[in-house]
Amino acid sequence: MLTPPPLVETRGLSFSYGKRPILHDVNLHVPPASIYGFLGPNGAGKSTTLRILLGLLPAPAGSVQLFGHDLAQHRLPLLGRVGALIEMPSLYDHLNGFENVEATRRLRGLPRHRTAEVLTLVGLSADAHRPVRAYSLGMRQRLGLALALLPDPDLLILDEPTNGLDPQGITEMRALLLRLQQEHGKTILLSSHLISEIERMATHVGVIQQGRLAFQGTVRELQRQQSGRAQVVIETDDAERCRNLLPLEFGAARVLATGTLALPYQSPEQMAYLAQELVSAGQPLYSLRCEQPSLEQTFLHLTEATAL
Ligand SMILES: Nc1ncnc2c1ncn2[C@@H]1O[C@H](COP(=O)(O)OP(=O)(O)OP(=O)(O)O)[C@@H](O)[C@H]1O
Repeated sequence: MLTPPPLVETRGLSFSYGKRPILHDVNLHVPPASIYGFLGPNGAGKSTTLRILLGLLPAPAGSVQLFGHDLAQHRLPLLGRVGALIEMPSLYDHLNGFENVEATRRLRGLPRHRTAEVLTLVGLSADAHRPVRAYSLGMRQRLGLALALLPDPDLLILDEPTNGLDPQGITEMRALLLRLQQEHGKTILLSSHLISEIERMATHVGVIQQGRLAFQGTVRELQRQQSGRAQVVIETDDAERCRNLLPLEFGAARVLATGTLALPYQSPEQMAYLAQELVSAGQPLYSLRCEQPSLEQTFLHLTEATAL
């Protein structure tokens, strides 16, 4: 089966602010109809990359393609198919939600029916006639998204859309983005510095660290990448003592707490052997389990490893 061409593709993307290099040879591939989580710690270069994709920064080295066409050559028609939420949306606080959307709709010369449509899409119809100054941060973000959705874009580029939202706001935003992808066929590229905020909706992930892409692939591939880092966790009374009883070929065992010991997982036979050794040495064994690293740990490992 042919793989569909990426909706966003950068090749050898490098960028400097003045003399300070920020991005180094970034090759992004955002597949159509994906939710692509662009992850990285603060200062890694996420916003800079997203700004370049929106043509908001001076031309970088390398190429940027949107929808299979070069951004530098076809800027206006390509950006016409993109909706963006890059900073806090600029809203008129004294107007209500409907009036805010209506103002942008008129300015952009879009059909009248779009205003009600986008308000419904982001779940703000019932609050459309309340002044925006009374909106929660989550509602403001959704109103910002409504503005971005006005021209019915194929691609949404969102910089930290869940940043600062409370758990309810995050849940609502996540549900909305999933709906936009699954029911309306939008491709969504969104950045975050927390994998926990995007892991339940992203289909693909790019991890950037110090301006370099440290990983890119599906969420499953990210999970698989770290399966070699599983560890055996032993709950006992005296972890220090147990550590001294274990043969060294099992790798360096680490004392995590007075009664908790961890060492690299090797095989089921290793687990059986460990149990036997400790019990026959008279140590109580309250639990013995194999733990896969969480996505959070995987993400931290990736960003730490490339920071060296
Ligand atoms: N206008 C600018 N002039 C000079 N340096 C900048 C400018 N904007 C950002 N930088 C620097 O570029 C680097 C990357 O910043 P960027 O905002 O892209 O990171 P980020 O991953 O989005 O992080 P954050 O989540 O903190 O915004 C940082 O070191 C930042 O200080």
